[in-house]
Amino acid sequence: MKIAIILFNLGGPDSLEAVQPFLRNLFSDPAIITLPSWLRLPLAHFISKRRAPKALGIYEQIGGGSPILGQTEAQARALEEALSQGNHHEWRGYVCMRYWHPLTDAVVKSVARFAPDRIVLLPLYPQFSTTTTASSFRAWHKVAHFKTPTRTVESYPVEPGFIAASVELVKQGLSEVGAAPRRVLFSAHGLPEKVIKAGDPYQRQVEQTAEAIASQLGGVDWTVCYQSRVGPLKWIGPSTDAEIARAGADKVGVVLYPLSFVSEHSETLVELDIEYRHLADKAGVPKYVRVPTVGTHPQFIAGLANLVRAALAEHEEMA
Ligand SMILES: C=CC1=C(C)c2cc3[nH]c(cc4nc(cc5[nH]c(cc1n2)c(C)c5CCC(=O)O)C(CCC(=O)O)=C4C)c(C)c3C=C
Ligand SMILES: [Fe+2]
Ligand SMILES: [Fe+2]
Repeated sequence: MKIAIILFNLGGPDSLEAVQPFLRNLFSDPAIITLPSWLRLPLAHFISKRRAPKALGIYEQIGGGSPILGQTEAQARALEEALSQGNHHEWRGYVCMRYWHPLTDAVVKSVARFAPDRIVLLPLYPQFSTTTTASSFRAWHKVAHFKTPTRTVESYPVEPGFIAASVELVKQGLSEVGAAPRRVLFSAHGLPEKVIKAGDPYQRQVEQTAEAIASQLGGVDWTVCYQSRVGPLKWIGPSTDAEIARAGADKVGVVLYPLSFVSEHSETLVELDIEYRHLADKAGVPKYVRVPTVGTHPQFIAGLANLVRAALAEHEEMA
C-alpha cells in the first residue's frame, strides 16, 4: 500500500527577497487576521510592508533566510524510515508549508502524482491552534479533493515520545546549569488573548505539555511563558521576557525550553538565542541555557510514527 504523510508547518522565507511576500501570505490568512477579505488583503499588504524592515533584520542574523524547510525535510525523511521498519508499505512524507514554499497547491500536485492509497495529515504543531493546525488543514482541504481515504492527527501535547525527547533535552540543559538555583521556563509561541477567549485549546494544551515534562524532572522550579508577540492586540501571558527579568531579580539560572516548536528557525535562533540571551545578561540571570528543539530526536520521530499508525488503524488493520 502507498501512504502519503503530509507534514504541515509554517514555513519561512528562503531569502531576504522572500521576507515581505512571506509576511504578506501570513497576514492574509483569515486565521491570523479575522476580517473580511476586502479589508484583510489591503491590510496584509500594509502590515507586511511595515513589518518587513524588522523581519529583514531578524533573517539577516541567520544567513538571510529560515532553516525551517531543511529541518522539516529531515523530519520527513526520518519519519519515512521509522514507518518503513518491519512492513512493506511505501511511506512517503511531504512537507507542506502554510506561508512559504513548498505551498499547498504544489504539494497537492506532488501527492496526486504519487497516487497514494491513504493520506495522513500530520501537523508539526504538538498543540492545536486555529491559527496554525486548523489554518493548514483548511488550506489543504480547499485544494485537495482526493477520493483517497484521509486520516488526521489533530494534536499531541502529551504524546509519550515527544515528552520523552523533551525530558531528555531539558535534563541536559539542567545539567549544563548545574546545581545552583535554576528555573525551567517553558516558552511557547504566544497568541492574542481574544483567540483563546474564542475557544482555542492551544494555551491549555501548552500547559499540558509543560506539566507532562515537568512531572518527569523531579521537583524543579518551572513556569510557562509566551514569546513572539506581534502587533497591537493584548496577547496571553506571562511574557517570556518578563519571566527572564523575574529570574534575574530572583538570581536563578534559566533553562529555557521552547515547547511549542519542534524545529529551529527565527523564533529560536534569533529571538531566544540572541535577543533573550542579551535580555538575560542585562537582567542579571546567572546562567541562561536554551534547550534545543526535538528536531529528529529518535523518540520524537518514533512518537510521530505511532501517531500516524494510530490514525490509520482507527479505520482498519494496517499490519
Ligand atoms: C501576528 C500574528 C501571529 C500569530 C497569531 C502567530 C502564531 C503562531 N506562529 C507560530 C509559529 C511560528 N511563527 C513564526 C514566525 C512568525 N509569526 C508571526 C506572526 C504570528 N504568529 C510573524 C510575523 C512571523 C515572522 C517573523 C517575525 O516577523 O517575527 C515562525 C518562524 C518562521 C521561520 O523563521 O521559519 C514559526 C515557527 C505558532 C506555533 C503560532 C501559534 C500557536
Ligand atoms: Fe508566528
Ligand atoms: Fe517572533
